[in-house]
Amino acid sequence: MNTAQLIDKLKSFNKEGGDSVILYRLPFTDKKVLQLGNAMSITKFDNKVLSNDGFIIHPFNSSFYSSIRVDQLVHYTYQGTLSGHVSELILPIFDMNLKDDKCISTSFEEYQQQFEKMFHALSEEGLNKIILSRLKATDSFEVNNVIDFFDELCTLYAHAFVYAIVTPQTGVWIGAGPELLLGKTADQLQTVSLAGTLPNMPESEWSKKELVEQKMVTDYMKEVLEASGIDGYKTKGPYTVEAGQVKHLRTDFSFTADKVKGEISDLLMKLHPTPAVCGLPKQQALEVIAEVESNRREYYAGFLGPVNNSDFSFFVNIRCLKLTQSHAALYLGGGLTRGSELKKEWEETELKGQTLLSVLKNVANLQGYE
Ligand SMILES: C=C(O[C@H]1C=CC=C(C(=O)O)[C@@H]1O)C(=O)O
Repeated sequence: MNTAQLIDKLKSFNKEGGDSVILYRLPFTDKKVLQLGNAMSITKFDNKVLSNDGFIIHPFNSSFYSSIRVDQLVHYTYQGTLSGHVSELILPIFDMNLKDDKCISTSFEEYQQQFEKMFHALSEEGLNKIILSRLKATDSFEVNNVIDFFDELCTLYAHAFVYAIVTPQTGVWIGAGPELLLGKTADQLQTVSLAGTLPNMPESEWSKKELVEQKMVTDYMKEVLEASGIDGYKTKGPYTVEAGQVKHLRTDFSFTADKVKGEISDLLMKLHPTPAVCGLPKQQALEVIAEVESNRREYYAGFLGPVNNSDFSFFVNIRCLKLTQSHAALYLGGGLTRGSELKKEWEETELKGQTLLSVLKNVANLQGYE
């Protein structure tokens, strides 16, 4: 499809009241995708969802928010940036669907109280790991900056799944996430365990704390794979991956689709939410998070990604922000274990925030974001 044909399609999409725009770029490629379609709530997340072309946006906790599928009326791949004319046709859809939620930053004192409650559950109630997240809200920025923001994230973070999306149900979300939840190419499936964070500097070296945290997540992934009948999966790692201003420990798992006993959608639902965003044991961590955190997470720590020709790439939605009429709200989380210290955890989330904040300041020229 050339630009003139795309513009014709966009005009009829707008005329017919099309409601959703998806921009994304998979890790380690310079191919970007613009997808337009209409968003619908998914009532049952089964294998059918994984066989129709579209884009999935799944919340952290589906008891509170719906899983959304955007169908694929327009699918355009490109490199570089979109033409001014194309941008003019898609930006009003972002504008129209900006939510007016008020987003309030989590203060250090609030974070401390939440940390202490979670720490109590770790030391007294048999929890082994839990993710505490907080909100950091800046002033909002002009929707006109969304495409520049997306392009800049693509340039800076080759390792990440970079996206900017809008649907009437979710509002506007932008992110650059380093964590693959589940990917399928032909008959090959891949997942990863990602855990342990340090500043991305040569002098910061992995200690026992991060190695134990990584092993906990890796053991959980193995349990889930084995419970789905998958044997003979290949593993690689743990190895270090850079993710902007931080680095993580990562282990890869790969296996063929025929090894999965039952539906692949069931495997996906068992993996989500991984201990990288929820905790261990999973159900207990989910309950403590719902009780302790003051933000509802929404689509943060959920997963999202494209489905094409029965292949898919779903990434955990971290290092992301929700853009509202009044704020850009960054969601910042970190894993707590019994060895965690309050100040270090807070600082870790500050560093994770730099992925988006540095771009926010450059592209949207935002100052003073406390
Ligand atoms: C939950 C987040 O990061 C997760 C992914 C990698 C390492 C993490 C950690 O070391 O705490 C987190 O589990 C986030 O960035 O909001």
